[in-house]
Order: sequence, then structure tokens, then C-alpha cells
Amino acid sequence: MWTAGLLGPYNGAMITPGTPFLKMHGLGNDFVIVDTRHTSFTPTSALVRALSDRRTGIGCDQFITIEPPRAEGWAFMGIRNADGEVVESCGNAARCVGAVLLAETKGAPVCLDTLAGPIVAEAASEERVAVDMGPARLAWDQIPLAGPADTLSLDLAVGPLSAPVAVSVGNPHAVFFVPEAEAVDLDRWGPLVEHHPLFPRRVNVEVVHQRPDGSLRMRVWERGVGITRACGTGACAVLIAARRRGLVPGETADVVLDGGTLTITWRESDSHVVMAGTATRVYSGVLDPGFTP
Ligand SMILES: N[C@@H](CCC[C@H](N)C(=O)O)C(=O)O
Repeated sequence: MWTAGLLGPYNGAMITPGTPFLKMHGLGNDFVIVDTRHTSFTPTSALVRALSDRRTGIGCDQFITIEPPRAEGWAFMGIRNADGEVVESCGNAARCVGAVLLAETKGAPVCLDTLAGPIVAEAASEERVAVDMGPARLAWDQIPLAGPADTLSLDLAVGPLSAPVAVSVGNPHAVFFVPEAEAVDLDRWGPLVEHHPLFPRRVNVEVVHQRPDGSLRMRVWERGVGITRACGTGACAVLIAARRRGLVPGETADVVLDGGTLTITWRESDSHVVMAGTATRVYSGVLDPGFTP
């Protein structure tokens, strides 16, 4: 466990004394995870922004809370982006929290409630967790978009990016097919797409090309964060978009992100999207009770 002495960068006061946290990541998309099922800890946006800061806080892409179940399931997963905003879904965090809860259920599949609906997690192998993220949402008002539009090819062009596929996996995504994902200046174009008026709740932005072996190479600009090494819901959106465009013959493909590979399946039978990949525990610590955002 970390000690107060190691928590120097965020000395101050506000957090429930001794609130334990876990640092985990899925393919380098990293999280601070706090189990609030037995505490009164509720993070403010300012606190999340401060703790997410890589220079002065702990540093993470998303701040995750494991909360008492609301509608159904074993627990509710609260998700806040590094900018402090509450969001609906997070695929990589679902695998990480799934791994934590699977230890509690001794391996029995576990249902995790989110603002986007239930996610079911189960062990896929010794090292990998599979999560059923629920059904893909493809209608314009489910993304949501500002008005009726063909989600298979939006009338949108930003720099070299054009005609994205819009997909919701509980959270909104715009998927752009490009000749070479690595060549796109995401720092420049990502924020312009994220904040485009077509997306009233903003949007996560993926650029993708297909490799000769059939896998999909993607990079991501995440809403409320920026470029991250991986985005689980983004990988789901990419596979769905590629299948809708007729690029992937079967239900399943590997999606290759900066931080590693996820295997994504979009099931014909019920339109659910299932993701399998690693969930890595980095360290545990205790939030400094002296921290003021
Ligand atoms: N990294 C996540 C997605 C987190 C939320 C996203 N930035 C949003 O605003 O919707 C993932 O692994 O899915």
C-alpha cells in the first residue's frame, strides 16, 4: 500500500481519511478505481480532475467507482473522464472492474450495472476477461446526433477525415476509415470532431485502417481525455463500423490499438458486442486525506 509520504504531490484535505484505491489499466488505458460500496466517498469533478492530472495527481484517463448496485447486478460502475465529467460506459474499465468482482464471485460471471445498461463479465482465460457490452445502437438519436442522418456515412468532413460511421456502445463514437491510422494528426483533428455541433454530447473519435491479415488498426481521441493508448468501447465501435461497411466477413476480428490487441465479436443473434482482453493491476494505495483539489 502507498503511504501518505508517497502521496506528496496532492497534499491537502477533503477525502475520506484512508480511502483505498486501485490503479489498473486495460492495454495502457489507465484508471484509478475506488470501491465506494462501504464508504460515503463521492468524488467531485474538481477532485477527479486533480487526481487524474499526471503531473500533480495520481494520473489516469478515467476515475472509476465501484458502487452499490442501482438497478440490477453485483455492483454499479461509475465512470468519470479525466475532465471530471460523468460518462455512460468504458470497456477497458469494465474488464478491470470485472476482474476485481470475478475474484469476489470466485469466477462466476458477474453483472456490472452502468449508466449505459448492464455489462456481463466473465473470465476468458487465465489472463483475459470477456465483457458483454450489450447491444450496439445505430439510430441517429441513439448516438445521439443533432438531427436525422445516415449513421453509416455522416455528412461530416474535418481536415483529412470524412464520412464517419456513427455508433453508440452506450457512449458515442465517430469512426473514420483512413489509409493509414498512424499518419493522422489526432491531436489536431480529434478535438475538432469531438466538439463538432453534429454531436450534442460530444463524441469519441477513432481512425482506423484494415491490415492485410484482416485485423483493424485503430487509434483514438477520447472525449474528455485526448489521445489514449486504448479505448475498449472504441474498439467495439470500430468492429461494428467495419462490419457495417462490409469489411469483416465473420462476427469477430482483432482490433489493434497502441497499447495492444482486443478481440471483438458483434453477435448476429442479439446484436450484442463482446470484447476480450487483458486487465492489469498496477498497484494499490490510499488517497491522501490531506488533498484539496
Ligand atoms: N476508455 C474507455 C472509454 C471512456 C469513456 C469515453 N472517453 C467517453 O467519454 O465516452 C473505454 O475503454 O471504453
